[in-house]
Amino acid sequence: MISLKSLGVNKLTKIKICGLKCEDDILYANKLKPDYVGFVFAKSKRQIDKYIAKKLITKLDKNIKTVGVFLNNSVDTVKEIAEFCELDIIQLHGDEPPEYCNFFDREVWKAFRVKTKESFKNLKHYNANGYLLDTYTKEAYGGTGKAFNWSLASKISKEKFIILAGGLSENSIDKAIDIVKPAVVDVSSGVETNGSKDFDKMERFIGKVRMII
Ligand SMILES: O=C(O)c1ccccc1NCC(=O)[C@H](O)[C@H](O)COP(=O)(O)O
Repeated sequence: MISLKSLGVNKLTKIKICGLKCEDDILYANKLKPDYVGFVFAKSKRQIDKYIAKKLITKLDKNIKTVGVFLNNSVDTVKEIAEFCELDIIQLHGDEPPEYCNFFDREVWKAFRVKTKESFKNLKHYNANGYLLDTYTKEAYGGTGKAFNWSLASKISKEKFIILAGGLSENSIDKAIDIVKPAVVDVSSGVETNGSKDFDKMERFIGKVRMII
């Protein structure tokens, strides 16, 4: 089997930087070119309103795909914001039931919060384009900066398009990719300083993912 390391440059693992909120964040993304950026429409310290998101998206490099993060919203609200902002992907990060995924006219990623191997036993019922695995905590649905036991996800990533999230950073990303081999890695807290996106951390994170040798 070919290992990522033997390829020299890792073009296989895509990168999502989540929680962009301001023009600086867009400048950083345009310079560093992650594959995806996320806008959090859920209640969070990273929450953005649709008018600001739309304005930022007009300034974003068109090769970077936009992901809207939603949490237990009505289908109509999600549809309305997705259309208004022309989002590429809808990320459902709450307790949405399986049938919820079928209502949208664009790509859907469904999040599962991982605590034990039972945490994604319902995944097979969801007809989604991608399955985002994030860390379970009592306090919040996402963006916590906490990692889960990655070995729980190593089997499922052979079968499904997996987006690995939760507590990733430049320090842990090699190990996370090695264990899970996800299609996409997703980071928010790990590329922030004092609650704002940090260009240097983003650059080092993206550099590490792309240059795994
Ligand atoms: O980022 C948030 O604040 C957030 C709040 C509520 C629901 C989801 C949220 N983020 C979703 C993401 O896709 C984050 O990138 C993911 O949870 C990883 O975050 P982190 O552990 O901080 O890297």
